[in-house]
Amino acid sequence: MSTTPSSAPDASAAQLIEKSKFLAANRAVTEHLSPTYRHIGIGSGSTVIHVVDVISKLGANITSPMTFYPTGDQSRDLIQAAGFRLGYISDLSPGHALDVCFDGADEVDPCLNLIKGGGACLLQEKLVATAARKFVCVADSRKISNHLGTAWKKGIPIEVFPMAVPQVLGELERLGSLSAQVRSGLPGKAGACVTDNGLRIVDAVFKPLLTELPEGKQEGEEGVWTVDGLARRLIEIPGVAEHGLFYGKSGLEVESGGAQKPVAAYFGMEDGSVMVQTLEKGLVKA
Ligand SMILES: O=C(CO)[C@H](O)[C@H](O)COP(=O)(O)O
Repeated sequence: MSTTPSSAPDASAAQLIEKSKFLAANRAVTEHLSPTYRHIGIGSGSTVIHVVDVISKLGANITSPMTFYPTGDQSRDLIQAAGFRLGYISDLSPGHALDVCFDGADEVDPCLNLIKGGGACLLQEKLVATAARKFVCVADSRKISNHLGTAWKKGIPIEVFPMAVPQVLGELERLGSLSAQVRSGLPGKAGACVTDNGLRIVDAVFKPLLTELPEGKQEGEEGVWTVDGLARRLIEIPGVAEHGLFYGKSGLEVESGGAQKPVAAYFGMEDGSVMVQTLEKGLVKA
């Protein structure tokens, strides 16, 4: 049986999504990359490919004085392929902040809490985002969500030391995770997904995460958590290196860096428009 009739709409839907990622990247870079900046964080995933592309089109006059800091092997390769100067956050002196970091997300809620780590790069992504004075998120419309866990249903990615995996799985179950599994490697690769840091990823599904606890409820009661409550609890589990909840203060509240939440999230929409979400204005047309 021919696959043409069913695959053709899929192909054009995929093209629309790619175009929307490009439009969001273009807007985010235009609004947040000053030519005076010198230290730029580059995140991971398919949307960031467009970010690098847009920056590259600014030309060497603008980009050659800049140094670009990756969040893993994929973005290191992107930076090198674009001919940009590569830096590592491990080489930054203490207290030295990046000017801006651009990265994607798997899901974004109205408070700009994020789920990240769909591409297994969450530990370095959190390090680079929090090393930046300004973290800017770039995504497509599928990532917009009222509650984390409703659009991205694969679970919260958690980076775990290999020897701790059974204990972590047990603890996640005790915290009310509906399912927690070690992520498999790429199709064709036997065994688990191994991160750029040599660790494993556990994807833990929880009930949709709230931004505020209902009155009289305790964190974790009947498996119901707020983003902040669960994020704090997950990092306390021995053997967890980092988790993919980006939460807490936003870049606007922490001017010198250290914020996990972006100052703005740009979403490419399928109709060709771009929406931008900020804490001050909510989700509005860019
Ligand atoms: O967190 C990430 C990788 O760990 C990515 O930023 C996230 O998965 C979004 O990827 P994409 O832009 O391909 O949708």
